[in-house]
Amino acid sequence: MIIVLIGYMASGKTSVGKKLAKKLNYKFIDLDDYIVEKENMSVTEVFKEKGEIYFRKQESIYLNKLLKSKKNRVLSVGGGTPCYSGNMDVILNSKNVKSIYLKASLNTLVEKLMRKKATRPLIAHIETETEMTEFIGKHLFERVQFYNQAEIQVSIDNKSKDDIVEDIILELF
Ligand SMILES: Nc1ncnc2c1ncn2[C@@H]1O[C@H](COP(=O)(O)OP(=O)(O)O)[C@@H](O)[C@H]1O
Ligand SMILES: O=C(O)C1=C[C@@H](OP(=O)(O)O)[C@@H](O)[C@H](O)C1
Ligand SMILES: [Mg+2]
Repeated sequence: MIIVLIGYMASGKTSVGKKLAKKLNYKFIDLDDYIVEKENMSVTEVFKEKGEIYFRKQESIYLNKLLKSKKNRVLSVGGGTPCYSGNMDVILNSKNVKSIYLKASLNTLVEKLMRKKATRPLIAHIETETEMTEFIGKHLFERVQFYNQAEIQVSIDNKSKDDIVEDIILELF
């Protein structure tokens, strides 16, 4: 089975995904890390040197490749992955794939992303909390229609990574 974690930036897909994979003894793959390895440059450098459209094309190519695996895996995708190139339909229509939306409140995302924006080119330039709230509020409004298609939804607000892993396991099995 491939467990695909989706959700907005900083909702915990990468870090919770790692812990979930360890708990289940599944292989862990982070789509961003996979892209960095294949492109031999950071996400920020891909955006800067090749542009977001190139990033989205590669992101979709690599997602389709990784979803063909028959092995047990946890796959953490990027916050934008479900929102482009029909990727959410690919996730939902792939055999042996379970999609999980790590749902976070706007306040939780703003608080985390004000501290963790440097490696996220879409928001690295945002300076104030007010601007971050405005940006994420609008961005989330556009994207939630994709995230809500996930088969399973787990709230992450005020929970430790381990608590979220436990909640995911309760929903899965
Ligand atoms: N439940 C949590 N409690 C505390 N810190 C968290 C939690 N989930 C994620 N983090 C931290 O927040 C930051 C963003 O998490 P990350 O896994 O990179 O999110 P995503 O992959 O969804 O962008 C990381 O520094 C991570 O360690
Ligand atoms: O939301 C997005 O469009 C993005 C989210 C990032 O992944 P994380 O959600 O792991 O930060 C990364 O794919 C890129 O910066 C674009
Ligand atoms: Mg991530």
